[in-house]
Amino acid sequence: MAMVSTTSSLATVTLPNYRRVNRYKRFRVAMAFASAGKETASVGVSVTEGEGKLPKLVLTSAHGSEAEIYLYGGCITSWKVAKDKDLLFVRPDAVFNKKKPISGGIPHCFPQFGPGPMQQHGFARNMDWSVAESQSEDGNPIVTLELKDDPYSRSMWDFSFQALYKINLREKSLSTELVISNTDTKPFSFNTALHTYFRASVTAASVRGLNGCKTLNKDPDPKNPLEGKEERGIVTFPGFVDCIYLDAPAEVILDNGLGDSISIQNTNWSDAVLWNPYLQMEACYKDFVCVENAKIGNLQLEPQQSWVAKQILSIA
Ligand SMILES: O=P(O)(O)OC[C@H]1O[C@@H](O)[C@H](O)[C@@H](O)[C@@H]1O
Repeated sequence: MAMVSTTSSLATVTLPNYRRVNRYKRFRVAMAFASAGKETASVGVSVTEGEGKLPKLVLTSAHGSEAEIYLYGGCITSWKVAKDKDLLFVRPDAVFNKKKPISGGIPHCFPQFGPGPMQQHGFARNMDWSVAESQSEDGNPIVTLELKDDPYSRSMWDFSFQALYKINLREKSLSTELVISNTDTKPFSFNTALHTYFRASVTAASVRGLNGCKTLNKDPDPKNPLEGKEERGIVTFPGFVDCIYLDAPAEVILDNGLGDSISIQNTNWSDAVLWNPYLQMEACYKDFVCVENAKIGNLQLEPQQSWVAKQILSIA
């Protein structure tokens, strides 16, 4: 991807010796950096230094696909099925200094999609996730990231929780499974989204599969969305778009206008959101569209309960 280009081989750590299935439970990046080696993995998961010297995981499959993930925000910033062709997009105004969430790729919105009482899109996208597990199956790397409450999250949302985010890179797909668990002694509620930025040509991009969905249009007032129904079989991005689709189907298809048809499948992400900022982001709006899997209504979890949702991005 364009924005994340610096990789220091000195700071590269290879998670050692992948066998068919290799597990490294509770692997911490701090430890990885402490024992930094010089080898770069050809297949698997390696820890490198990304933009702003932030720890970045590089996933490389035996089939030539690649993905990059920043532990800051648990943010997947790059997904390539062919060399030099990134299907995700990072905004040119993205910063990698932890002062702001990374604007692009697949940021988490948790525990609030927003707008709401908390900061926009919650706090999961500006906290450090850790590597809980890393493995490889048939040449396909799989990594699980973990996020837990800390004093920063507690200052906004006073609950004990665990988020596990399993990312699986295959030849033509990138799938994620998010598990949110209530580790507190009292119930909590949340809403959430994967705010995926796809590289696109906005004038040619379109989304299929949303016809008939109930919509909540956040344009013009995000705090008072207008109810409606999607009547179009093919939804385009002719101007500013910020629209929630309730009870969205298990699959929508994005034509990115650059020659790629991307299937966006989900389990349990009940809703979808389309967003393009148009002239609010004049420098880059033509180069991406956001197609987001979301859970817009509040979900309540009792102590010890978990919620699981999967997203599979794939290309023919
Ligand atoms: O700019 P951010 O915080 O990364 O979020 C991206 C956008 O996400 C959209 O969902 C919001 O409606 C926008 O207001 C926001 O700008």
